[in-house]
Order: sequence, then C-alpha cells, then structure tokens
Amino acid sequence: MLIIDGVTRRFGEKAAVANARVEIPVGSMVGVIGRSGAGKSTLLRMINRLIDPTEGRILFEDTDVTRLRGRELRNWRSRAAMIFQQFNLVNRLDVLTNVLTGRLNHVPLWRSLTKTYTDAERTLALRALERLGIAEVALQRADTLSGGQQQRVAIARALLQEPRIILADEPIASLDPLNAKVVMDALRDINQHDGITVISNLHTLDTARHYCNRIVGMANGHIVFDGTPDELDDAVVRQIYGTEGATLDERITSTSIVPGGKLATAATPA
Ligand SMILES: Nc1ncnc2c1ncn2[C@@H]1O[C@H](COP(=O)(O)OP(=O)(O)OP(=O)(O)O)[C@@H](O)[C@H]1O
Repeated sequence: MLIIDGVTRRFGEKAAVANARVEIPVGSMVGVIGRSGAGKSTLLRMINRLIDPTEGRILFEDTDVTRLRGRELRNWRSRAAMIFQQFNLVNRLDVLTNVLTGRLNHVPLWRSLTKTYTDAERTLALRALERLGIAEVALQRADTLSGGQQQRVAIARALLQEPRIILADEPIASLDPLNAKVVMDALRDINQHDGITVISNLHTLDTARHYCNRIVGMANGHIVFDGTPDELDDAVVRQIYGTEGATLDERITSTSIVPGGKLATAATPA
C-alpha cells in the first residue's frame, strides 16, 4: 500500500498540492487527471522525492518515504521508477546501454562509472526490449528512434530498476494516437502481469477511463475525486475541469461537453 497522508507542497505562497490524501493498494493502475497546473506532476514527483513535500507523509508499506536519506533514498527512487513525457534517454548512447542504466543503482560504483555490465544484465535488458517489441533497435543510437520507440526504451529502463511502482508523468503527451496506444498497452501489461502499481498523469479522460481501474482527479492542488471510472460522472468532470466546456484547457480537447449536458470523449489520446 502507498499512502499519501496529508501531503502539501508550497511554492512560495502557492500550494501546488494541498493536503492530499490517497491510499493506493499494490497492483493498482491509477490515472491522475486535472487541468494544467492542477498539481498532478508535483504529486507524482513527491512520491519519488524529486520534489519534497512541505507537510505530510508518504508511506510505502512500512517505510516513511519522506524521511529517507542517502542510500535508502536512492533505493526508493529506483523502486519508484519515473517515466517522463520527453523520455529522458541519453541520445548519444545506444538503446541497450540506455536500458542498462536502469541497473545503475544495483551495481558497484566502479561498474556504473565505467558502464561495465555483465552478460546476465545484458540479457535482462534485451528481454525487456523484446517484451516491448523493440529488440531489433537495441544497438541503434537512442536519438534515431521515433517518440513511441523512445518511450518504450524508457519503460524497459524502468523495468530494469525492478520497480514496485512506475510513476509516469504524462507518458503519452508527446505521442501520436497509435504510439500512445502502444505505450499505454505496455504499461497496462506490466501492471497486470507483473503486479507493479502504475500511477500515470494523463491529459485525456478517455485514456484514463480506458486503462485505469482508479482515477484521481485534481483541481487547484486539491484531490477532488478518487474513485473508479464508473463513478466519474459529468458533475465530477465539471468539478475537475471547470464548468465552462467551451473554455476547457486546450490540452484536454478530446473531451467536450455536448448539448444536453452529456460528456463526449473522442478516441484521440493526448
Ligand atoms: N518549481 C516550481 N516553482 C514554482 N511553482 C511551481 C513549481 N512547480 C510547479 N509549480 C506550480 O505549481 C502548480 C502545479 O504545477 P504542476 O506542474 O504540478 O501541475 P500539473 O497539473 O502537472 O500541470 P501540467 O499538466 O501543465 O503539467 C502550478 O501552478 C505550477 O506553476
């Protein structure tokens, strides 16, 4: 269980996240939705401690993640693997080496500095690439791949971290619909087959509804909804995104309120 226990993060006077409380059982597939600036990234990054909370605690099983320092913090960051919108690969390195960097926290310092990996580690990396359907690009430079392929490399790298949780910060926001589907399918497969909790910030409701068994809705730093896709009705959607359908954030344009008050969602992911 991951417990976000009254977590607040202020930037100056502004609370990017305000008194957030959520309990996420192991093996959940969670979509975090909300307008731009709602606090989604800040919430996700606090779980991995890329950003520290101003108040509150984050607990994973028996560990208070907010108190970790040094080696223990590095271990936690490895176990709570992040995936970013812009993939964050090392462009000049080949795909296999990028994936192997997921092992850095598991190997002695001299091996991480010299980027020396064992055959067993290389096999592990190749298997991860195979699983994601991109083993054939293993020796190509990362910057020669399409965005969808790069994001799959980032997921393979995350798998090599042997994570308990994957935190995906808008993983499909830079991808076309087809690649977005491939990446979301891969995250769902990992969630369902490996039992790894996946928490993903998503810009479109239809993607969150389709892939997630739990949705957390944020507005102005507050968690205003926490439930199943079925419970996410029109009134809740308006609370999350605001009432004026016509002025909704352009980044959720696949969501619109049609005459008669019904929510319409197009099939196009962000
Ligand atoms: N490092 C920072 N310094 C100052 N303000 C910040 C910082 N990071 C985030 N904020 C502010 O906190 C609020 C929440 O930002 P956050 O990035 O978490 O929102 P978001 O829902 O992820 O938005 P988006 O979908 O646009 O990424 C915003 O008002 C943002 O400007």
